[in-house]
Amino acid sequence: MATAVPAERDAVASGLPASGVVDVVAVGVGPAAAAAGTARVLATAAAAGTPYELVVSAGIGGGFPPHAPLGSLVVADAVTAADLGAETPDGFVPVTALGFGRVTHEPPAALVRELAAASGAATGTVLTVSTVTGSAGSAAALRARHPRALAEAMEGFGVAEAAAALGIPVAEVRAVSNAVGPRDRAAWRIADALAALTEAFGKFTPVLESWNRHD
Ligand SMILES: O=C(O)c1cccc(C(=O)CC[C@H]2O[C@@H](n3cnc4c(=O)[nH]cnc43)[C@H](O)[C@@H]2O)c1
Repeated sequence: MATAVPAERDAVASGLPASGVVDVVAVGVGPAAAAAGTARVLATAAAAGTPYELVVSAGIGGGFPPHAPLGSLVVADAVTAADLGAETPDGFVPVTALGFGRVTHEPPAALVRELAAASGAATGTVLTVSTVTGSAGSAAALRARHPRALAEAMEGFGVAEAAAALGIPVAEVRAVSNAVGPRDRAAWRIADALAALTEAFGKFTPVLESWNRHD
């Protein structure tokens, strides 16, 4: 499990069995820190001859109203970088349209189904941004470009890029702490979202422990 901050790490770990096979690491806030931190952990394990079979980017996130209400859970069936590209007179263009790299990673479909079935989570696109959306106009523009987007956060695509570099599948799980849109920190429900993460990972345990990438 890769979270951004220790509070998310502790919330996820609280839902998992103490003597389990799942490691939880806080890798940092934002796509670059998340990619670097995840790559360090994965490469160290691989060099030691104990490679990871799966990486899950987990934490709180913003939900797109009304699709992902506060306290709800989202499991990504697509992990998409939303602001990796160029601003043009015709609007935003992703790097893929410029002939570079990738902007989406797809978690294993069977794993997404099992995680959602175990927790009642909604499934859809989770966007990764470097700048937290702060207006209704920006939120609407994101949804127009990504109509299946249910949530946004800041680490998933970075974690996914690190996992892909090591040939390891990735998943992303977000508990909704706030609505994507105008900045309103008084409306945040971080404690509720952290509690939802703990509850979710208690339900995920049998799925994570039994999931075999070759299924
Ligand atoms: O200061 C603000 O208005 C503000 C608004 C939303 C998020 C932040 C953060 O600093 C969050 C960073 C942290 O939490 C995740 N997160 C939670 N909600 C969102 C969101 O709406 N958009 C993007 N990221 C979000 C994120 O993954 C980071 O780890 C500040």
